Amino acid sequence: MTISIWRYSHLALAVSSFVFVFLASVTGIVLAFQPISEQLQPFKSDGFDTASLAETLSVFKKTYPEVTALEIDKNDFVSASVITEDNKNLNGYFNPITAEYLGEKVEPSKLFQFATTLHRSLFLKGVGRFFVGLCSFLLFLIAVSGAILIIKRQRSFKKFFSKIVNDNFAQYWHVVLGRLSLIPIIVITITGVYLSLLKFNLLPESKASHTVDFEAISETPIQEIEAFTVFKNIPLADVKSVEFPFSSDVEDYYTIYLKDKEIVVNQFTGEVLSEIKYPLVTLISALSLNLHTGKGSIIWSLILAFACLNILFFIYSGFAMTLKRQKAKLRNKFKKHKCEYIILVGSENGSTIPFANAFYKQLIKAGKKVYITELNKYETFKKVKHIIVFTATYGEGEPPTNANTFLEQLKSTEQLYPISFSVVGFGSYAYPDFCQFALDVDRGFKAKKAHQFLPPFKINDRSLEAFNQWIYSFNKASGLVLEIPQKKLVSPPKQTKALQVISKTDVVSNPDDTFIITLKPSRKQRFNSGDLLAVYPENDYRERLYSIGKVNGNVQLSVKHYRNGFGSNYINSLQENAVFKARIIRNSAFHFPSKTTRVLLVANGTGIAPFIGMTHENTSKIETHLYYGLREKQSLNVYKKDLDSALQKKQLTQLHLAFSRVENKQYVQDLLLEDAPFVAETLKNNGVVMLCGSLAMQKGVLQVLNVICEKYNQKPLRYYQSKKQLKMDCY
Ligand SMILES: Cc1cc2nc3c(=O)[nH]c(=O)nc-3n(C[C@H](O)[C@H](O)[C@H](O)COP(=O)(O)O)c2cc1C
Repeated sequence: MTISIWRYSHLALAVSSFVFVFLASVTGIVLAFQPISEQLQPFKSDGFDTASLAETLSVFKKTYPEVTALEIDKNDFVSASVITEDNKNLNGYFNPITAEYLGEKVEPSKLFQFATTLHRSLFLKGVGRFFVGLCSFLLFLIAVSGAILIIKRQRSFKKFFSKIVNDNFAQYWHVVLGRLSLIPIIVITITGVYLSLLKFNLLPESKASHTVDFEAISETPIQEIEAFTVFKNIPLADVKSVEFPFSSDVEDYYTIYLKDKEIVVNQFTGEVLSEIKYPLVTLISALSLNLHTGKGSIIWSLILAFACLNILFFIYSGFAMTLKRQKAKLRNKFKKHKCEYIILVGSENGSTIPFANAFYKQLIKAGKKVYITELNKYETFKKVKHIIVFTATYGEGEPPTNANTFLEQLKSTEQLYPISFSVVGFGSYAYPDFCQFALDVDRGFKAKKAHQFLPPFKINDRSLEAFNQWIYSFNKASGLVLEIPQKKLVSPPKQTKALQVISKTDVVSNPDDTFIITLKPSRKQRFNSGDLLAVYPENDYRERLYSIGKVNGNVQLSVKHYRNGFGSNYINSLQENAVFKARIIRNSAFHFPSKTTRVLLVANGTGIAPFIGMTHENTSKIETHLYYGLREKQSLNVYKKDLDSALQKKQLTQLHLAFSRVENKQYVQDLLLEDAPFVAETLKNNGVVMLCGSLAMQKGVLQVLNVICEKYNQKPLRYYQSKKQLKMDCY
């Protein structure tokens, strides 16, 4: 069954029960505090847990001439109805050890009474109860379909609780909180349904009725109540209530209601006259009530409140996700069989669609006839000559749902004219199979002998910069001049915070046109080396990202200055003490590992910035080797002080340098190849390799690492990548 069937079921159930679930959750939150407020009242007496029924009944009998009823509630409060020496009627809570009167019973507040009726029946009596029961069942189905969606998303039951990547607030927390509150929600819904069935008498119920042999009943041997063996053996905590004999006739007896049975006891001899064990249904009913209401347990009540609160969040986040998916619709101006250009989109959560739509609009503007549709809707398009694919990747390098049959369709579908194709992959470095499905699509077209117009292009985390690079290549190859209006693709700067320039090195004195800038966040902010700094040079939607190092609590960037560089020119123009606004983005997939056997840091150029910070953070002195590629010896000058200090403090074990603009030039991948057995051993022993720098360097290094892994460890690099031993942040 495909993920979409489960998703539609999940959504349909949520939509159909939304109002009831909302009301039940709001009132559920209020009601969860009822047991808590009760438990906080001072009516539980010391010694309750160790007292026996014999002790309590004996002290009551000695203290009061008459006791007519005794009850113990879920909070272990003992209430009774007694007549005192001076003939007064006393009703309320008592101390079970001393029989001292503690106070009147407290009625639930008006708020709790109101919430209870609304929760149980929506003030609609039987009809309301029916709907609440039904909605409880629907919520159960929502929870089950949600759990199935999580299993499908995680690709296996075993990975149910594995880490998930946070790339969308609503989606991330929907899954994280869904996993946390799954069990309480299942418990709430099953018990809710059970209690409803009970109310409608749909469960077998047996009323206990005692048969006492009155012929054989005897007043002797008479015993004091504290000597009744049966009462001595019953802990008070097991008792629900006691009915006292009406008179001193021997035919009148004690009836004791326990948690699992009822017994009838001779008031003179203490003999057990009858015993009825409760059937399973009665025990389950009592358990259901406790589990559903949280009565008697502050911790369980808090868990129930948390689950109800989460249900409200699921309503919000679920609808937010649906709205986002709905917004990302594909709309066409031309009929599909009239178009020369076909854009095919593969998307699960809709974020790829604005990119495809923007491209579609530009092609239309350029006077082309274009049709845009989902990958699964691939067919023989009568006029097509150019196919452009924009697709995300899911699971372990798999297609999104709306592209899951595409590769098969591609094999069996022929176009009428020779076609050219280009594939743009949207994915994330956080996953080992980066943009794998896009590569599969590219391979699929190649297998059909179609003309590859542009090589497959991979975009990390919806990077606008990368998308523009691809547009640039497309323009160059096609002769078109498409310009993507960026506003719609990137939201304007949010959550920016002020940073002050502490120091900046001089760009002129560096042969690589590189400078280091150190910034102090104006307010205390939690960040780590490897996080990203988003800079907004024109204070608009255009952002530039820089990998940061944390050095002495400050943000340190290494920036290469380009003459027309939008971001680098702006940063270079900032003078000492200048204050500007930027946003720190957490990038936990690229943090220095806190526990590992050895770390190999591989960088070129400005990619060293986060690594300098990481060597500062490596106070536990994890064995760390830095492989660093630069142009020439002088290029190192700006970093020398920091690196020497790290080496001296043993926070950096060894520095391996490769210079690319000298005689016998070398690249970092050459250094890695020289140290191949060492690199292989590092990965074999669960060490970590981190990469930061240019995409060209990344490509070269990945090739070399793969060769090393295959040769020395007989494993592909992806094996270590899936174990999160390879971390990358390249641009
Ligand atoms: C559960 C899940 C699995 C993913 N698996 C991969 C993957 O294997 N490779 C990859 O490059 N990206 C992966 N991604 C990232 C998405 O492809 C990326 O966020 C993409 O921009 C989403 O596009 P969409 O919103 O159009 O579906 C995954 C995302 C999620 C939520």
